[in-house]
Amino acid sequence: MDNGLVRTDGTPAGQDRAVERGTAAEAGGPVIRVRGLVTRFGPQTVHDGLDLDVRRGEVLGVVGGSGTGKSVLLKEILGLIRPAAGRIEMLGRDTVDLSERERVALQSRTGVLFQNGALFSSLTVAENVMLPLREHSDLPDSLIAEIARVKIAMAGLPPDAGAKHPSQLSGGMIKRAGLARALALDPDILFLDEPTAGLDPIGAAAFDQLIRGLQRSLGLTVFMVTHDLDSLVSICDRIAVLIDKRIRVGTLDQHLADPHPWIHDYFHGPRGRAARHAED
Ligand SMILES: Nc1ncnc2c1ncn2[C@@H]1O[C@H](COP(=O)(O)OP(=O)(O)OP(=O)(O)O)[C@@H](O)[C@H]1O
Repeated sequence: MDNGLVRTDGTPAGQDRAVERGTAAEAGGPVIRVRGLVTRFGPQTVHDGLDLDVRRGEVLGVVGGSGTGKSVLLKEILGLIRPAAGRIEMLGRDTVDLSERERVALQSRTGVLFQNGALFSSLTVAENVMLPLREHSDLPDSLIAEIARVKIAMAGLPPDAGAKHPSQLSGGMIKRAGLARALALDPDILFLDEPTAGLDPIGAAAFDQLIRGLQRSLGLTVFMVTHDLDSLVSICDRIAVLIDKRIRVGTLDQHLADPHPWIHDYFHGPRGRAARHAED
């Protein structure tokens, strides 16, 4: 991560990394840039001319009705699904037309927490966290094990969780183990798909604060698909609403003033009101 040092020419040392690893656009522009995205499955059009910029260092919440294409958008940005048309750039690279080698390189700069944690059930938590380090680095095993221990602690798990299998963990601990794995490679961008789904309200609030704390201390950009209004209100800098096959992005206040019927009902409905008042 950026060590915060300032070089003799006055530029922050972290800028070296951005220029080394990407283009000039990467240094200052959005970390994710989507333009004219069209997604089709057979006769169904899911996205139709969708544009989105994700800014460096923000927590962006992505919401929308069921089936509006939030998870598909996440997978398209990661290069796992190919759109019918449009451009997607992540960290200055076009993710639609990457070679396999480039895709693996870009993958190493992103961490993903899928809805169910997506851990390998036959491996321990520590082995799950070590997996991406083994795939993407040639560090010695002793160092990989040490890094895994640090990531497990960063995700708020006790040290003995590393030796456990996913089946021995609660739902909240599985999320944290998935988060530890997503952080394994010191990603620039963290993708979260419904991170608080299935957690009780106290567990969900604790997970939200963990994400916010990590995002601030590590300088992460967070792209979070969620249905959780509490998460939107408490940790998101901006909210992207998938509506009418496109995206409207803005702050909570901007969405509160949006007269679109779905957006109005979503943010002004009883759950939206309760989440806002809980934050006051
Ligand atoms: N591989 C696929 N093949 C065919 N249709 C798909 C595929 N993946 C997604 N879809 C369809 O695309 C639409 C968007 O799916 P997606 O999972 O992105 O929705 P979502 O907004 O994440 O919904 P939810 O909030 O219910 O999880 C849905 O109608 C879904 O059935």
